[in-house]
Amino acid sequence: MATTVCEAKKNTELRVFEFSDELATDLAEYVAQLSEISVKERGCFTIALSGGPIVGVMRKLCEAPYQKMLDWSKWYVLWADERAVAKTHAESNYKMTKEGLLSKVPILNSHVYSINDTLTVEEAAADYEFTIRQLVKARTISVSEINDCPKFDLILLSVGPTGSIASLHPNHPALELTDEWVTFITNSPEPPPERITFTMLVINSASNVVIVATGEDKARAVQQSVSQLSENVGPDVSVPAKMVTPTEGKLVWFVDKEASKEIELESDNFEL
Ligand SMILES: O=C1O[C@H](COP(=O)(O)O)[C@@H](O)[C@H](O)[C@H]1O
Repeated sequence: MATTVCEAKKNTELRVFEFSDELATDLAEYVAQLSEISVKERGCFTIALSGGPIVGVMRKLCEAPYQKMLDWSKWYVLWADERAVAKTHAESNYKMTKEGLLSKVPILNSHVYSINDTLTVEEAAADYEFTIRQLVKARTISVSEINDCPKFDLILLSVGPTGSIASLHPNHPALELTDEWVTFITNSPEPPPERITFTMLVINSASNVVIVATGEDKARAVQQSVSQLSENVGPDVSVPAKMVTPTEGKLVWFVDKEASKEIELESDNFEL
C-alpha cells in the first residue's frame, strides 16, 4: 500500500512508499492489472523495459500469485533503451532482464525482441525500429490514432540521478527528435557511451508509463520532475523525466521514501 498517493494532474499519479517491499508489491499488482486488461482487450500485452532498478523492482511478478496467474504467453517484451554491449556483458539491459525475469517466468522466447548486439549502434537502432514497425503493422503493438506511433501497453522507466530516462539525457539533442521512434547516442554521460533508445515521441505515445525512482541519489531528479506537474509548462529538456506526459495514456511514478525526500507533498502542486 502506498504511503501517499497523489493525483498530480490529469492522468498522472505519484505513489510514495515507505518500504521497498511495498513498492515492489504495488508495482507487481499494477503491472498484473495492466496485463490482464490488455490481454482481455487486445489478446496480448506489450511491455518495454529499461535498466537500472527496473528488473529488481519487478521481482514480485516472479512469485506467487503472479508467477502462475499471469498469462505470460501473451507478453511481448521489448526495451526502452539498451547499452551497446554484448548481450552477455554485465552492463547489458537484456542480460539483467534475462536473469531477473525472463528466466523465471514462461514468457515465450519468440516474444522477446532484444536489440541486435552484432551491429553498429546506428544499424542496431534502425534494425530495432524496423522490428517495431513490423509489430505495429501486425497490430501486436497497438497504434496511436493521433500520430501513428507505437502505443505500448506499458513502458517501464527508471529515472537517473540527473533526470534522465531510458538513454535520453539532459539537454541532449535526441530529446528533440520528432520523427524517429528509435535513435542512438554515442556520448552518454554515463558509461557505456553508445546506446540505443526510444525517443520521447514513443514514450509519450504509450498507453501507460511507469517511472520508478529508488534511492536518495534520485531525490533531486524526482523533485525537479514532479514539482510542476500541476502547471502547464512547456518541454524542459534539462529534465527529461519531466517531459514524460503521455498524450493519450497514464503516467504513474513509483517512488521510495529516500527518493521522495525533496518533494513537498503538501505544496499546492498536489491534491492529496
Ligand atoms: O544506463 C541506464 O541507466 C538508467 C538509470 O539507471 P539508474 O540505475 O540510475 O536508476 C536506466 O533507466 C537506463 O535504462 C539504463 O540504460
